[in-house]
Amino acid sequence: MTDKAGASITLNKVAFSYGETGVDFDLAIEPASITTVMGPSGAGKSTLLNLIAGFELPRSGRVLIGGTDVTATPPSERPVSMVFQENNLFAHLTVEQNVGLGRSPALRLTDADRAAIAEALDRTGLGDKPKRLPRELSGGERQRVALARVLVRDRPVLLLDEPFASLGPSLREDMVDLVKALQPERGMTVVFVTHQPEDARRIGGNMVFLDRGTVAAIGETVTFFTKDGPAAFRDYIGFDAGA
Ligand SMILES: Nc1ncnc2c1ncn2[C@@H]1O[C@H](COP(=O)(O)OP(=O)(O)OP(=O)(O)O)[C@@H](O)[C@H]1O
Repeated sequence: MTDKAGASITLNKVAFSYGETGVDFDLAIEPASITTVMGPSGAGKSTLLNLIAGFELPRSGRVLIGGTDVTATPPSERPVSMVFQENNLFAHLTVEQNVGLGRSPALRLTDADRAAIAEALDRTGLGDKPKRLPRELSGGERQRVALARVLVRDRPVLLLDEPFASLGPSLREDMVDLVKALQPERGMTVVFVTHQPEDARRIGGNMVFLDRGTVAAIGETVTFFTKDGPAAFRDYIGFDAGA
């Protein structure tokens, strides 16, 4: 079972660079919360998630999850799942097999695994499509399969890197609502990268605004969308306080 208390995420003076492009993150994310990450293209949003997941390693500084130093821990051993814009489903496997990979990479599934898979499919609205192949699904349904797969992994931290960017507005709203509902049920700590201000408003929680590889502003999302919100963020989204 997931620990409903959730896991905090701390980046303690983390420095990282791709050649000349550097990022510097000093950031604390509360356990069992939702944090949206926004910022201009190239600001370092994906890099931030990759540092938390362990796909990139800091040049200096420390990454802590749930108070444990994971700076040197390989990605597979971190208490983290990640969903990308490309959902990485296997074309030749059915919906339930793709979800089952979250439990067992060789698909050697116990009765408990099968029960968890069925529950995750129900919860994501795919309960009537377990035998479909990815090509027989809509884009929104494919992203639901990716979400169901992270649910059966039952990791305390869920990183979402623009997972709904290719969906139309109403499907995106449905998916944002689903993540918002799942977060308290599972007690997950969700970090959600998006370019869409409407997604951020809808999901609520906290906001981290990145600019040129550093945290330019942090706070409650609802405040960001008022006249008291950070000026850099308001400029970025073209917010008119008088409107
Ligand atoms: N593999 C890489 N090799 C070299 N530079 C990279 C690599 N990945 C990212 N960068 C650079 O690092 C910086 C941060 O990139 P990152 O992908 O984190 O930005 P982002 O905010 O997610 O952007 P976008 O909104 O366009 O996805 C950018 O300047 C980018 O060009």
